[in-house]
Parts: sequence; structure tokens; C-alpha cells
Amino acid sequence: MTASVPTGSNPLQALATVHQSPWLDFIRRAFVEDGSLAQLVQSGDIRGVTSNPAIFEKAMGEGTEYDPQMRDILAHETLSPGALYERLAVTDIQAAARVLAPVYEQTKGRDGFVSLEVSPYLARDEAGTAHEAARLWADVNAPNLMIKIPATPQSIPAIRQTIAAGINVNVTLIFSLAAYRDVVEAWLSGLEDLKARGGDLSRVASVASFFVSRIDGKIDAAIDRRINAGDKDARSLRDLRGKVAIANAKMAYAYWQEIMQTPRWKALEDAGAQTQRLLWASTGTKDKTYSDVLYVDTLIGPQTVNTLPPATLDAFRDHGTVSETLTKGVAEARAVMDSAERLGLDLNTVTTTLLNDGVSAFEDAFDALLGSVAAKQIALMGTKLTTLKTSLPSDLQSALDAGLEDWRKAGTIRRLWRKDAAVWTSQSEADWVNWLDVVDERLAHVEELEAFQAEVRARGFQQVLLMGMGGSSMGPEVLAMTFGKHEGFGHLYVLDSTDPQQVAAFERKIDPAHTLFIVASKSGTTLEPNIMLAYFHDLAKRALKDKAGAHFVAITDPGSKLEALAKEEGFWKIFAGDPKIGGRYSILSNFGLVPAAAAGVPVRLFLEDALRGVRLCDASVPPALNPGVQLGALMGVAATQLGRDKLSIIATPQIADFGAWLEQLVAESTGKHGKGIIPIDNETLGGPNRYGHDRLFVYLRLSTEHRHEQDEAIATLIAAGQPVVTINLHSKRQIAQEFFRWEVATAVAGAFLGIDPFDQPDVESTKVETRKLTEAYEKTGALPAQTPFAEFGPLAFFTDPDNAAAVKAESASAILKAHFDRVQPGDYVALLAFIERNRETAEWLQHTRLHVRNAKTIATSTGFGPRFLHSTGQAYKGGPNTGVFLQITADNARDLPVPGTSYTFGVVESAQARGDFDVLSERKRRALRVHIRGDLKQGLAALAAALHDAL
Ligand SMILES: O=C(CO)[C@@H](O)[C@H](O)[C@H](O)[C@H](O)COP(=O)(O)O
Ligand SMILES: O=C[C@H](O)COP(=O)(O)O
Repeated sequence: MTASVPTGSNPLQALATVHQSPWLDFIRRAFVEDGSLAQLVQSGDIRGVTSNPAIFEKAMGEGTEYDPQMRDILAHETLSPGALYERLAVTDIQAAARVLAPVYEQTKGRDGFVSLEVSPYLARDEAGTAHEAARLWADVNAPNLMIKIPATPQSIPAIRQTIAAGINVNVTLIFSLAAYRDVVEAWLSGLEDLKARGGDLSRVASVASFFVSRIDGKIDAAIDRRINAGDKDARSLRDLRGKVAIANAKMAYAYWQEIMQTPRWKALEDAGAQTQRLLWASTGTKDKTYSDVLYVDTLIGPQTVNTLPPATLDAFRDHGTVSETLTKGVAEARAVMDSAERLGLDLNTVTTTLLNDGVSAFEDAFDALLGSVAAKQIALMGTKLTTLKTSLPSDLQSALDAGLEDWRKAGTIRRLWRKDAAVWTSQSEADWVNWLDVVDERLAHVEELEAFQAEVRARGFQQVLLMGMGGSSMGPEVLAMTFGKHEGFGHLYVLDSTDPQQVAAFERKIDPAHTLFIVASKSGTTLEPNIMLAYFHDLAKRALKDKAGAHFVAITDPGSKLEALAKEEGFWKIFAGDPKIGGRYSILSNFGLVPAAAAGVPVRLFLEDALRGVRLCDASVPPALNPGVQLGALMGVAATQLGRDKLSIIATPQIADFGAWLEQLVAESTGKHGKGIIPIDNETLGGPNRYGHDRLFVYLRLSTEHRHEQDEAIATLIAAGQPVVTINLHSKRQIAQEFFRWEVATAVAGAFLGIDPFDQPDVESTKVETRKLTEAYEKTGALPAQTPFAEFGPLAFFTDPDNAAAVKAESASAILKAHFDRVQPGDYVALLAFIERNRETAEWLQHTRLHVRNAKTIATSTGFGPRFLHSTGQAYKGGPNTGVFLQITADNARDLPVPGTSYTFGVVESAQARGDFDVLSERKRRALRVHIRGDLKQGLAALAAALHDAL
């Protein structure tokens, strides 16, 4: 039947006479807003709209038409780019649904639909697809919405479930007759399920989107290849060009006709069900030698839809032919299919490939779409976000690009957010990643923290003394150093040492009667916080008698020994840690927030800032734009592929303490099983000649306080070809975002290294050795004796026999020279001092490390014990064997007893130093211990002089 086009109507409108609905395969904001869509609908040119990720990518990826809504949303909410995209898309879909509503009404719910596709990332996820379909259906909340679900084998059950839930479904990406049969089965079963539940079948519309032109694209290319290769069947093959896709579609229609005759369908129809229409998709002509309306003219038949891209729509309106072609030439179509099979044009493989390619193409489009939304969001948020800029040599840039692309293709960031341990080593990683959610979780309970803060303020504490180690102390210390003292709150002091001089120095800083004591220990069994607590609790009891408990707060995991003790001693408060967050990832949990609240940091604002970082590192942000993945991938490829495993941290002085936290995070997370990234914190910048080829520089730049000379020095390094990452913070509070970025980055770097970034196997070894020594002390009243292999004035040298053989010499400087002469390019030197940490000793260490760095052109690191044992110590022992260590110990001018034990702080400190040294020796590290006898200051001066001569 050729329909005569009624006067005044065009071929598109005339399709109604053959009961085919033309839909538009296109949507974008301006097109809806300027009335163009309404015009097409009102004229009768189209009766529905389809969208897909590629269409939205084009719409949102270009121009500025979505900016006003984005700006408006971002002014009030902190959303991920994925959530932001969805808001924009839902707005478009709702607007289109309103425009199409009259068609829907007039046709009593048979036409006038707009389609929105579930995330292509869920294409192989049955439960995820069903859940997302229901969510989008509820979000858009329009009866003429169709949810698009791809016809992958995994989604077929989700299609049934969604239909059964009474949701309109457009099944997309159907290429083969076999897949279409599965779709029809899912549709019928879904309706039967709904019927069994007494649902209203009449409102459930569905289309099955059968893709057309892509089949010819593949088959024609195969034909051309064979013809060009001189195939004997060239002539027959040529005859099939441009025919297989249409024949395949006709077979699908014939199958639909059969289904319509079945009693199974009739029963549903009698119960009021609508038929599922075949929708021809991918109907734009790709081969320009064919008619531009080929896939429209040839596929016209009753109860079908053709969704047309704008150019095809215009072409058909202009010169389309309205004739019921679909039911004609069916025998010829079957013959085409038979010939194709006979000639070895493997349609099964082609359609399987097309499905896989179709899913990947929509994933790629969605990645690009989310990438452009993220880029827009970053631009619109401006200085509300910290920014990252890289200046990399070309080899590193290419390795990074490849690494990011691998992550994108494999969707690894989404797996990371799904807490899939296989991102790392498939061990216990999934049990340690609740830090991903902690900012949302803490924000939901921020009132508790604010109430605590108000009470602390009301009680008028003049000092806050936090006792903890590693993850429980480094974060709070950054907050104390960065934010300083807040009006109305006490000064926050962080004690993480067993050095008796240091404990005494902190004792002098506080007045127990006006101090809030916070003891932070996740496990509740860590030696240092326990003995610090014993000491200060004893002190407080003496000053405050039975009111002492009211000055103490514990932060610990539920059920720990510390929790029990805190209850027993009547502590003021006990805050719980999350057992699924490891210490070094705990800063944005109570371990950071409780001290922050006690010190007067505005916790809500701090968390809100962190949330911006969380949202931008979200699973929806593709690797190349994801602030955490970008950095983590860079750290990972730099270390594993280019030997740039020394992460050198430079910072504007006002935020420089961040480096100490970072050092712990990176070293303890990555340094194990002979692999790792060695953080080099606080090493004063030198000229390019001071550095080898093993560095990756990170410049944390507080833009409001930046130092010109640092900027200059960094520029010089970049000019010399050193890789530099510059992270700009626009306010101090934005370290909250950086905490999160670096947590993600470290986890990502861990994946590149192929290790578990959440364990710390070698920290435990030192603890074991230390325990042996303190137990020996408790039994005998002394630590096991040790004999120096050499002694010169105040300096006594100790090491294991192998190291002693390598460095034995006739003077202190000769020993040091022999020791440091073992340094090779790519190594690092670490100075590890078990002495009081104060300005003088820190300056001494800094001066000495720079001397070593300059003399040897080597990366240098420093650490005070036992603090570094909970931080870089993991990498020193478990990481690559590239460290050359000088441990410095000293006599204690005075010692302090540990209440309730037979030992002293000095004994513990010595046991820790010796325990750690024993593990370094056992791991065959190049390690030397120098013990300073007598006065520390004089001893350090003697050591500095010996080092000067040695280097
Ligand atoms: O909604 C649908 C199908 O239901 C359409 O948007 C469908 O995705 C498109 O027609 C195709 O993706 C377009 O394919 P192609 O022209 O790029 O081959
Ligand atoms: O990084 C963590 C430290 O080793 C301290 O552990 P903790 O919080 O269980 O006392």
C-alpha cells in the first residue's frame, strides 16, 4: 500500500496512515527551550523522542546552554558530576515529556514517549539496571517516559522485572533475532508477572529498539574486504551490499507478527496489555552512496516506530516515500539472509560484536559526557576547589596518559568506589575502604560534633592535649599547625613520642586543671598512647582527684580495651572510630574531627569543604579529570615505569605540616613487599643540579600566601625537565579536600603498584621486637647489653656484623664516609632520630639532611622516633631496599617513670630504637646507629662535624 500523502501534510505526517510513528532521535536544552521540539510535535512530524548517552554527550559537551542550571544547582548543592548530569538530563527529559504529553493523551498512552537510558556502566549488571530503572522512573515522574535498557544477556532479567513493576521500557541495542526473541520473552513474562499481581497492563508501553544501519556498516565492510581480496564470490557478495540490515529487520518484524498470533499474547491483550512495538534505531544512513532515507523508506509497517536523527528526519520529510514496505519482499529478505549465511558472512559474530561495541561506545560516550560535565563543574566552582596542574616530561606524560586510559577503559574508578578488592590484590581491601563514605556519614551526624564543640567551649579548657600515634596523631597535628588557636578554645597540642624530655616538655605546656586530654587509639592497644595516657591520667588524678575522668576523652574503635578503660575511669566522652577505616585514612572520621572540634575548627565548614573533594573524586568522574585518580595514576606510573619513586613534597609554609600526614599516608600505604613510593617531606628546595632522575615533585601551594621564591624555584625545576605537580589551595580550609584527594590518590597508586594499600605488615615487626625488649627489661631490670663496634668521644657506633664489616674505620668521619659511600643513584638517605623533637633538633636534622642531599645528590628524609615508626618506618623496612639509614639515639638527661609499670619512657624509647634497628638489619638494609653519650647538644655538634668531614 502506498499512502497518498494527504494534502497539506508531509511524508513524516503521512506515516500515520501506515500506523508507523516517527520519533526524533535527538534532544538538547536549547532545542526544547526555543520551541523547536514543540513545533515538530504540534505539526505531527514526530510522535516521540529518544535520547542516549551519545546524544547527551553532544548536547552537554558543547556550548553554554546548560551553564545557568549548573550554576544554579552548584550554588546550593555539592553534587558529583554524575549526579549533576542526571539533574540536567532529567530536566530535559521532563521538558520533552511535557511537550509530548498531548500526544500521549490523545493516543490514550500508546504514543508520545520520551526515552531516557540507564547508565551504560550498568549494562552487565542485572540488579543495578533494575534499580536504576526504578530510580529514574521515579525521578522523572512522567507517565510518558520510557526507560531504556540495553539488551545484554545480563539485562534481560532486569527488563522483565522493570516491565513487571509497571514501568515503560525501551529495550535498546538489539541487533540479532535471537536477542530480540529474548527481549520479547522478557516483555511477555514481565506483563504476566504484573498481571498475576493484579497490575494495570494497559499503562505499560514498550518498544524493542532494533538497530539497523550498524549491521550494514559491519557486513558491507566485510564484503568490501573480501571483494578487494579477490574473493571468488565477489559478484554475489556485491549483491548483498546494503541489504542485510533491512532483511534482518524484516525477519524481526515477521517474528513479531507471529507472536501477535499466539494465545499467550492474546491472553495479555485481552487483559488490556499494549503491544510492544518494534522501533527501528540507527536509521541514519552512514554509507553516502546509499539513499539518505534508505532505512526509513524500507522499514515502514504497522505498529512500528522509526527514531530518526535530525538529518534523516529532514530528508524523509523532504523526499521520503510512504509505503508499507516492511511486509513486502519478505521472501527476498529471507533469501538475503540465506545467501549471507551461505557466503560465510557470519551474522552471529557480527551482531555479538555490535552489541559489545554498542555497549562500549555508549560507555565511551558517557565517559566523555561526564568528563565534560566535570570540566564544566570544575570551571564553574572556580576557587571553591583546589586545582591540580602537571608539568611533566614527555615520557612520564605518555605513561600517565596510557595509565589513565587503562583505568577509564576498565572502569576501575567505579570498581574502587564499589569497594572491589580486586582493584588491588583481592585480599582484605574491601574491609578498609569506609573512608570513601565517611565525609557524608560524618556530615549527617555533624550536630553531635558541634554539640561537643559547644560543651568544650563552655567548659573553658585552656589546652587540649592529644595523645596518639600515626594515623591518630598526624591528622590532628596538621589541623593544629595549619589552623592555629581559635578564640574561645584551648591550644591543641599533639604528643606522639616516648622521649622523656619531650613528654616532660609537654607536661610543662599544660595545666591539668584546665586541660582537655584526648587519647586517640583505634586499636586501643598501641604502646605509646597507652603509656602517655597512664602518665597524664596519673598527673590529672593528682591535680583533679576524682574529677580527672571528666577531663578525658577517648577516640577508639568500638569494643577496644581503651573503650573499656575509658568507661571504667569515667571519661567525659568516648567517640567511636569506624573499624573499616585504617588509621592513616582516618583524618575525616572522628580521629580528626573530634580534636578539630575540641580546638574550635568549624567542623561543618571543614566537612563541607571535604565533600567538594569527595564529589569530584567520585566514581562518575573519568580518570583524566578525577583529581584523586589523576594524581594516584601519576604517582603509580612514575614509580613503577620511570623509577621516579621519591615523592618530594614542597609546600607553602602555612600548610607545610600537611606533608607529615602525607608522608605517613603514602609511605605506610605503598611501601611494602619491596615496592613503594618514598615520600620526601620538607626537604628545602635546591637548584636542579641537586636532584637525580628519581623524583616526582608535588608543590602544595596556598595561593593566598604563596612564596615568590618557591614559585621561582619550582619554575626552574620544571624548566630543567623535572616532573612537578602543582596543587593550588585557595584557602587553608581546603586542606580538607586535599586530605580526601590524597587518600584516593594513594589507594590508586597502590593499585598501580599491585599492593594492598591498607595494611602495614612491617610496622608490626618493630612492635614485636620492641615488645621482646621491654619484656626482657621487665624480667631483668635492664635492656640486653649491646657493644658498640667503635667509639669516638661522645659518639658510639652500633650495627649488625654485615654492616659493621662494610663501614668499620678508624674515625667517626671515616665510618660515616664509608656508610654514605654506599649510596647509589636512586637511593635515599634517612636520618632517624630517637631524641626530643623541638625546634633545635629539627633544625639540626634539616641542616644535616641538606648537607647529605647536596653532597650526594640524593633524596633525603628525616624522622623522629618513635613517631616515624607509625609512618615512613613501614616503607623503610618493607619498601624497596634503596634506603641508607643513620639512626641517632642519645642518653636521656632525665627519665620519667611509666605509672603502673616497672619501666620508664626512656626504656621504651631505647627498646623502640633497638627493635626497629633489628628489623632493618634483618631486612639487610644499610643501617648504622650512632649513640650520643652525655650532653645531646654537644653530641649533635660532634656528629655534625664528623659528617661534614665525611661528606
Ligand atoms: O533510543 C534509541 C533506540 O531506542 C536511539 O537513540 C539509538 O540509541 C540510536 O538510534 C542509535 O544509537 C544511533 O545509532 P547510530 O546511528 O549511531 O548507528
Ligand atoms: O597509624 C596508626 C598508629 O599505628 C596507631 O594505631 P592506633 O590508632 O591503633 O593506636
